[in-house]
Amino acid sequence: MKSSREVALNAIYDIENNGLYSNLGVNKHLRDSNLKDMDRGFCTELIYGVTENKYFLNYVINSFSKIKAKKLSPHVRNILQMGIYQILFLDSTKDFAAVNESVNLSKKYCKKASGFVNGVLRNVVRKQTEIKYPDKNEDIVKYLSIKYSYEEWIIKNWINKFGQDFTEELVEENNEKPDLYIRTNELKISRDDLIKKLEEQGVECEAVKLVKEAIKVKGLKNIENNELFKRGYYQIQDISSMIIGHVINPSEDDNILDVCSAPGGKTTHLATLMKNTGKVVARDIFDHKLNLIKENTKRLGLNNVDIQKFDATKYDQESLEKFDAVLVDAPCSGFGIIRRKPEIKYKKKKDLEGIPEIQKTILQNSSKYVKKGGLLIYSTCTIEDRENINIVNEFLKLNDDYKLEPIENINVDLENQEDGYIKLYPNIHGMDGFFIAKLRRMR
Ligand SMILES: C[S@@+](CC[C@H](N)C(=O)[O-])C[C@H]1O[C@@H](n2cnc3c(N)ncnc32)[C@H](O)[C@@H]1O
Repeated sequence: MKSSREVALNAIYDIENNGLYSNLGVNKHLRDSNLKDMDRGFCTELIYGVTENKYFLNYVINSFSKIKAKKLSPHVRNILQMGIYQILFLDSTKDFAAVNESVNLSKKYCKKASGFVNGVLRNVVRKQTEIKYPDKNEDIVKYLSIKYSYEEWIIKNWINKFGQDFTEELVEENNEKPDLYIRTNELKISRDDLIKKLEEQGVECEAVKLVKEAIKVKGLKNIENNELFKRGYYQIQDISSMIIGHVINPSEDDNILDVCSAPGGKTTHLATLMKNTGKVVARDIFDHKLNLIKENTKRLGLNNVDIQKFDATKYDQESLEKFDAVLVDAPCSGFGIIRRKPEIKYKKKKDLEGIPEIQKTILQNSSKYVKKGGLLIYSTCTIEDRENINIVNEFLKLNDDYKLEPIENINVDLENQEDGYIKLYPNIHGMDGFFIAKLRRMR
């Protein structure tokens, strides 16, 4: 059986070298392991901790090794990153255990380098108090990009847009562990009763004021095997995403289209708010993701969801003016959910350049499917204007039959919601960074 450190190493390797998202890496590698709850916790901490602090850990490797982190073979680099993370960040791990276990892993995965791993890590243990960040006053971009592990272009961009203080708060918050929220499935159980049942399992619960079905939970482990989850009493979802369901505020018997819907978080919320009446057509382009919508819908006991494979960048004549509301929860850069997917910090600028064009095309096509008088909602989990308000403003220039409508039934971004959109930031609102715009088709 693999140890928690070995499972973590395999996951980190997969995330770094095969482009797997960290949350999927954690799920996949934990599912295939036989680790106990406590070891699963340690393993998860290692995977997220190393992914979140990758550039800083490489900076430390570069300070102690003649061979730069970039030039090391992936296994050697990942074992060193894990070892350094334990030495510098984890009070619960003794330094000698971090070194010995790393050497043992290198004997299995990169035998020739085990002496090198031993040497570097012993040096880090001995000289850990001497490690210094780049000088903050001399180069703030470099300082923040090393301390919080970011591509420099992202920090530069945020300082330009938000200023230095806001950027520092944002990157600090993005390295925090996010709170976990669940959405009560009110078709099966009330929020109060669910809280009682979860508390009987030892889970700490807090009813969230802002969203009537939301519960903040602590100590909910191994969720997929939790009996209450399997019975469909709740869905994991951040508050920002739940807000979208309430911005749309659907009526029973509505006909709604969700053009980018997998894994079905917002689709299932809308279908629940409609009390299993009407219809939510849930589309996406990836088969494996469509299967997730199917699983969630079945578990939650919803029979008003119609799942369809369709590419939203293509125009669908059959959907013309057919829907009371259309949700475009567009693919985006994801800069609002760095706390959950820390690998987003390492995205290259050029890899994101084409995204606004796709968003524009999807929004333009989707606008044609809204009935006269109906709603078009545009949302992303990013904090970049070029993917958010700029897309909406350009859309409005081309489509004078639409206008932004004040968002009234939820109070979360008082600065903007009167004007028809909501901007959420982790460091201000304590939830995922999100953008939501509410557009009404006038004619
Ligand atoms: C932000 S996620 C959607 C999250 C989802 N609304 C939820 O609440 O669970 C964006 C989704 O868009 C899908 N997607 C990307 N390009 C697409 C396209 N051209 N057509 C349809 N879906 C697309 C992705 O597969 C992804 O599932």
